Amino acid sequence: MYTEELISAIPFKEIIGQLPNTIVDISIDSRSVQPKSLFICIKGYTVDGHDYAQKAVEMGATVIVTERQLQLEGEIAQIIVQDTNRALGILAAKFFDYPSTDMTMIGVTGTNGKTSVSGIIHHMLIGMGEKSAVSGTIGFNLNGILYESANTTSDALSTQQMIFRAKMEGCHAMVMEVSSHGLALGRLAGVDYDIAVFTNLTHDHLDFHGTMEEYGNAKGLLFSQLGQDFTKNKYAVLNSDDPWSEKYAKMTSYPILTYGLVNDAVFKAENCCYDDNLTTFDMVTPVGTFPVSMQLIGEFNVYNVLAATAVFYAQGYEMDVIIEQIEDLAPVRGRMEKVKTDLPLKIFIDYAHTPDAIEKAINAALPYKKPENKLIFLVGTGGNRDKSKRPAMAEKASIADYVVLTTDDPRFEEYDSITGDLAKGMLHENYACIGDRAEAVRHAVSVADPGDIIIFAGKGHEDYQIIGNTKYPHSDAEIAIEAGRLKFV
Ligand SMILES: CC(=O)N[C@H]1[C@@H](OP(=O)(O)OP(=O)(O)OC[C@H]2O[C@@H](n3ccc(=O)[nH]c3=O)[C@H](O)[C@@H]2O)O[C@H](CO)[C@@H](O)[C@@H]1O[C@H](C)C(=O)N[C@@H](C)C(=O)N[C@H](CCC(=O)O)C(=O)O
Ligand SMILES: Nc1ncnc2c1ncn2[C@@H]1O[C@H](COP(=O)(O)OP(=O)(O)OP(=O)(O)O)[C@@H](O)[C@H]1O
Repeated sequence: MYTEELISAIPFKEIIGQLPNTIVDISIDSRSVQPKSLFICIKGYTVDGHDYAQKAVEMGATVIVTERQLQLEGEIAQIIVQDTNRALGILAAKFFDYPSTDMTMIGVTGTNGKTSVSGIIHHMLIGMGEKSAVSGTIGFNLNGILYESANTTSDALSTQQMIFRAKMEGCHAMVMEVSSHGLALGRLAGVDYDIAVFTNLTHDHLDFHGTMEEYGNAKGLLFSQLGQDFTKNKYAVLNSDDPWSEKYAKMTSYPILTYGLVNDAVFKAENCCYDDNLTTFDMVTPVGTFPVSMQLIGEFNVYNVLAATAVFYAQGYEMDVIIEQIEDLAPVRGRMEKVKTDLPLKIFIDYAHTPDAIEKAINAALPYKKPENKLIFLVGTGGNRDKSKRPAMAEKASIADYVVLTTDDPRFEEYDSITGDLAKGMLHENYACIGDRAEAVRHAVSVADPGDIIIFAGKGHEDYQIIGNTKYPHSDAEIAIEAGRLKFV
């Protein structure tokens, strides 16, 4: 790309040195700079990208975008800007020629349900014969190939790269999980969303946002970032049972589609029945009431498919086509996913790691628990992350008959510090604190009797446990099945 054309997109204070005619790439990581590229220095939480500018030059960068003049050796042009992070979003969108404007962009935000709702929409699109891409906690899924990503919402450059790749592959739509960190840190700058979806807002990430108010406001940016271009049919899809929806409705001028189970909503579920592998309900919509029978289990999944329904309705799909897809949906990986086993137990793997998700996961299992059986709930929490949610997590876990408190990526924190914080919230005495997660899983199985239900929460789709800086292989399901075979066979 012509360098002058690219940088015409940003205001800059000064250019030092001779700009090359063209650049072939842009980068924010000195370790992966291509020759003849433009390197943007980003101030991070751990290091400052300005300190890696020289390394980027050595790797072949020919232009550096920086907040101050740097003493660099070699032939290099420097563009001085006020805020490199802001410049990054604009340059990345321009470099990839604003790819989000050529696809239907769907952003899903909320404390819980982002992965579930995004995955549901993505799979429904594919079921309808559309090409779709999805990015989020599980990675970037393009044409069935999953690419790992470090974050739920990736940095602004990777985000534009992903959208560009989806566009080049001919995707009709891209669904993105939008985290509050991503919004607050400007990782979504330049993404032109068509539909913004809100699931719910409950306690999480206060180590980063400080207060619920700040956390909620960060999520609201998705709705204000829908913009003001009324030549486009854009929508906000809001959960009418969550009080934050009223605030988000005020943050956009586009039409609102609401969904829910309790308050008035455009899409509402009534007469819900829950089993361990089937959920049925009546979906009340603007064009009639439709019976739905689906494999996704739990009330939270009724919310999730209602949100997805609103997204498809907004795009003009017929209700019978939408419902056919919902009825075909396979359970979302690691979200109240029933483990296939011949053990006399019902075992679920779930990703709940917030107080609200824990309550929802347990409530999803209660309707089919027989009075003579126990519901055993294992829950861990991450080390060196939001500690304030720990007691509230255990408080919700107390709904279960027996609780195993453990760790979920302890990182550099002592096991006892994590389980001790959790234990402060327990409302009954039927629990054990076992920091080693594999041991904790075995313990949960050891206290189970035939007919009991066990939910292993927190790891979901993840197949590792992070201790220190190292990822160790870990599978709750495999350990549980092995322990179950020893106990019951
Ligand atoms: C606090 C936070 O958000 N950190 C993110 C941030 O890392 P950082 O600030 O430490 O970056 P850094 O390592 O200091 O690097 C600064 C700059 O120097 C550059 N650098 C660095 C080293 C080098 O040798 N050369 C070089 O050029 C880096 O490429 C970068 O441009 O930038 C990184 C690259 O974009 C992110 O991967 C990283 O997310 C970390 C892994 C993280 O844990 N983030 C969490 C808090 C997060 O964002 N979570 C949300 C929500 C998840 C949820 O909903 O549950 C998410 O969206 O993932
Ligand atoms: N709509 C919902 N409301 C409340 N809880 C939900 C909802 N959907 C899923 N959950 C619960 O939250 C857990 C996490 O779900 P999911 O991964 O979809 O959320 P997420 O927002 O992507 O979370 P994260 O950002 O941490 O990855 C699930 O395992 C389930 O227990």
